Amino acid sequence: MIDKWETLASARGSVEVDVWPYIEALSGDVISRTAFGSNQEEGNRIFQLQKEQVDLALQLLPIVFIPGWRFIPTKANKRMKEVISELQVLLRGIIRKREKAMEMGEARKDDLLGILMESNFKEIRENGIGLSIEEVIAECKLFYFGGSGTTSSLLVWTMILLCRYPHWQGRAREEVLQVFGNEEPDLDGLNRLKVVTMILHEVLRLYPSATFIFRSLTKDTKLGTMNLPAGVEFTLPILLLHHDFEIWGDDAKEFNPERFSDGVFSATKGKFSYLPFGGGPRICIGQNFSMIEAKMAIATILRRFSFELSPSYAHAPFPLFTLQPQHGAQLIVHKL
Ligand code: HEM
Repeated sequence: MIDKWETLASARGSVEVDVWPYIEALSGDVISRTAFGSNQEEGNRIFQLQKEQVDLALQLLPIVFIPGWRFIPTKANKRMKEVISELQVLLRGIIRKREKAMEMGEARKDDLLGILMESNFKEIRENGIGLSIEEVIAECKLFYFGGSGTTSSLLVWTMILLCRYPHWQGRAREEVLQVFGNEEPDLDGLNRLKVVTMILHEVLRLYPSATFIFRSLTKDTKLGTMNLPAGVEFTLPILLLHHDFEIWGDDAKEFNPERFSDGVFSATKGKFSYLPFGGGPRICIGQNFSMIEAKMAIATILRRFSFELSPSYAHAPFPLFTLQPQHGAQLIVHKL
């Protein structure tokens, strides 16, 4: 991504780019390498298929509630079936190959699937129970779905907000240059980025990648003044909670990373009111991973480019599965 932007900007030193497709491809690539890195080619195909599955699901969403519609052989329904079946075949193939390799005593492959299969193998050997192949496949898919659109959403809104607030872009770059100098960003340095962390927290407050989460009650529950019976399903509107004046004060709708200068606990005054990664036992398992990924990407971009909004950018946050810029993110990037 960085090399491509540099090439595009090389003639004049700057160029207008819709950064959104690049950012989407970047986080897809990160997830596919992490999950199936040692099967690079198949991993890339899985990435393409799952992306197509999301696009098809979005096309089908408005009509999906018509009973029986999914059984009608429309073009989209047929393609959806083909995609799902190719995915199953591909994943099952990779898993079988790895199972055989493990039985032959080969060393574990260093990716998510390798870790998952090794721990499952151990569990079955020691306790006689473990995940079935279908469950391993489902875990792989969930990991991909959970991890790709969310981090790209965080990254794109961070770039857009740093354009709108150049003062914060400057502070973030200053910090990155101070921590890394001419060296490539490393894990230790990323963990020392305080301003960048404050900025990411504030971006996730104003533009949470997941705008709501669902819960269903397993027992009768009193919620404030409401008595809710078991079985009720409800939506927790993260977006509304993050914009609430009573919780965040008069500047609730403003971009002010300073509010996170003493951490999340202090910013929320210990209340359960900041939920970009959900909460409780089902809290996002990828939160640390995505924060590291976002810091690495932003630090790398800040070292090479400054950026501003292009006049053709139209601000339109759009909640699909994740909060996306509906008309893209057209920025002017300048080589530093
Ligand atoms: C900015 C990035 C991300 C955001 C904002 C985000 C947000 C969320 C939210 C709100 C949930 C629901 C939690 C709940 O119901 O309480 C969730 C669940 C989940 N996330 Fe993330 N996520 C991000 C990145 C990732 C990444 C990178 C991965 C994988 C590497 C991932 C994997 C998952 C999984 C597997 C679940 C389901 C957990 C469960 O049900 O037990 N997420 N995420």
